[in-house]
Amino acid sequence: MSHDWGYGADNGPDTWHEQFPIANGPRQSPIDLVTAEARYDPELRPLTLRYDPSVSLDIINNGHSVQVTFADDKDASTLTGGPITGIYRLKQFHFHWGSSDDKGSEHTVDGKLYPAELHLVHWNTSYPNFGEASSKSDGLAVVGVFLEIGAENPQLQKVIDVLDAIKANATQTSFADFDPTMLLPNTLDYWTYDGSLTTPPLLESVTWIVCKKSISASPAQMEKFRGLLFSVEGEPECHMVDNYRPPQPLKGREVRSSSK
Ligand SMILES: NS(=O)(=O)c1ccc(NC(=O)CN2C(=O)C=CC2=O)cc1
Ligand SMILES: [Zn+2]
Repeated sequence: MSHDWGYGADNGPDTWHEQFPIANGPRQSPIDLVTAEARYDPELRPLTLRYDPSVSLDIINNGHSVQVTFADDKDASTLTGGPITGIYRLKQFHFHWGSSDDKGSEHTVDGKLYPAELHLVHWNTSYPNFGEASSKSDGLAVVGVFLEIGAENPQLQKVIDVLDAIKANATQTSFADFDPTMLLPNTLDYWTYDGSLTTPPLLESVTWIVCKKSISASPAQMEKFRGLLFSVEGEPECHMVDNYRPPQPLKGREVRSSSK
């Protein structure tokens, strides 16, 4: 019975290649975003994120992160513009964070780690569904937003307020009428590059769009994320922290910037 991947000493990112050899592939994520080497591309369009709160469904502790899922049977919450062509539909968003404020993000900027990173996961509607899209080189687009320690974030608080109900792995609760637009920074300048899922199956199907501006989270709000558990109810408690993959080799890829 293969033990599930995770972020611990015996099942963490350095072991994932054993079951998922693509872990050492040519377009793995996350990466360190070296700002001086990003090429400003004037042909990059602004991001258009149109989210409909009525299609938010539930919030899940899936043992790796806390994830809000969306109904994606119609073009209700979509990503267009930016580096992508066509319409991508929002499937879910989730977070990665650290055991302390000095780490937690997956992407880094000139080597700087942020306390957390939000991922809004979209799939290309030129394919029939998320599962099909996730195996295509242009199948997914993930918008990444860094969280920085600062003022309490009232929109983030709406997520935090339900975390007590999903403390343990494999728990979920309904999460209706949430507008993820409220979790976006006020300007959407971004870096973009071709990458992968940052957790198994590590599929190389993601157009990454990482926002240059961050959103805030208070120290108390960060502590609430750290109260979540990797472990299931009845098991010894293992706090859900440091659920981030470190930066991977760039392997010749170009990072483009939407602004100078
Ligand atoms: N961290 S990331 O690169 O944004 C990243 C993003 C996504 C996934 N995986 C999935 O979405 C798996 N999944 C399905 O296949 C259907 C629903 C679902 O959650 C893994 C990692
Ligand atoms: Zn993620």
